[in-house]
Amino acid sequence: MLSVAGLTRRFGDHVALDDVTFDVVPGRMTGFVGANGAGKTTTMRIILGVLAPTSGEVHWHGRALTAADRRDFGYMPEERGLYPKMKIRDQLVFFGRLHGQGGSRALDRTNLLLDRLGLIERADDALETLSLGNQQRVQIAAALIHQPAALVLDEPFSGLDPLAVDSMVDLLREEVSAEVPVLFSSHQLDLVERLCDDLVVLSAGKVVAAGPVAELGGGPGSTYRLVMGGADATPGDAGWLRDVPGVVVRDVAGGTALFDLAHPGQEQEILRQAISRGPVLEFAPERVALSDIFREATR
Ligand SMILES: Nc1ncnc2c1ncn2[C@@H]1O[C@H](COP(=O)(O)OP(=O)(O)OP(=O)(O)O)[C@@H](O)[C@H]1O
Repeated sequence: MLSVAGLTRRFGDHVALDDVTFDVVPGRMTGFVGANGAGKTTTMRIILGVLAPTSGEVHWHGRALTAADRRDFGYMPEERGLYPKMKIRDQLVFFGRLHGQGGSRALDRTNLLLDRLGLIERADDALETLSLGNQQRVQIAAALIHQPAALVLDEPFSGLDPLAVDSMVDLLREEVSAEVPVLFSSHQLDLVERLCDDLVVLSAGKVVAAGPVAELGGGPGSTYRLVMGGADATPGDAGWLRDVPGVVVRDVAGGTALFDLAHPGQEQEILRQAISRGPVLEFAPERVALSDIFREATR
């Protein structure tokens, strides 16, 4: 497991990180979100040893992370760092060899990644001739070339088209299934919601929420939504819910009601009652959108 323990970082008088603590668990994808300037890049730079913390530590498997450990990590920095004039295949093979891979291993892995990322046709083109999105794909390949022990990715999805996002997501999921801890920052909350198992929300240098997305409210909770229709598709009336013991109605408008249940399992009984009163068009637990969690946590 990769753990950030009490990281504080000052730039002069400015406290960019204030006692930041969270875990990136193997086999789980951890999303790192926060407004511009919240401190995500600073945290990632400290994890990768590019920047020193003012205080605090990064732990790897329960002990202090070393430079040797970091060499096995895959990193996608905010300032992308590839060679513009070098052919993309040559450069990926070069990175693989820097990480100690033999020539044929590095070439096989390069070809596999270029194929998976839809770039095999461009393998002999110089990086600078590729579109920015395609350059980003090469950057992802560079982070994955040596089968990293952990992945730390700063805005890996920014600027990617939906197809590229999908192929990247597939690759990252494979890493996660291979028990690699993956931390990625993103402003694309819909994507974070789709991808993440765990979430860390940073606001002005402090962790304001952290843990499994489902527990932070991203999964189904005890709030339900019922939509009833009348005969011939006229709106029904869901007002009867106000009189049901254990039901706390949040809102009713015609046939649509949003309500909380005091007792787990009570939803089946409510559904039976609803059906006995008229056509039920919709009955489902209400998901709390990640954007709401984010707004609430960073208010
Ligand atoms: N080298 C530096 N010198 C001075 N201040 C810095 C430096 N690096 C970062 N900061 C400040 O630290 C704070 C956190 O910045 P950081 O880049 O980590 O935020 P971020 O969450 O990654 O933002 P974004 O989403 O915009 O990339 C900001 O106020 C930033 O101005």
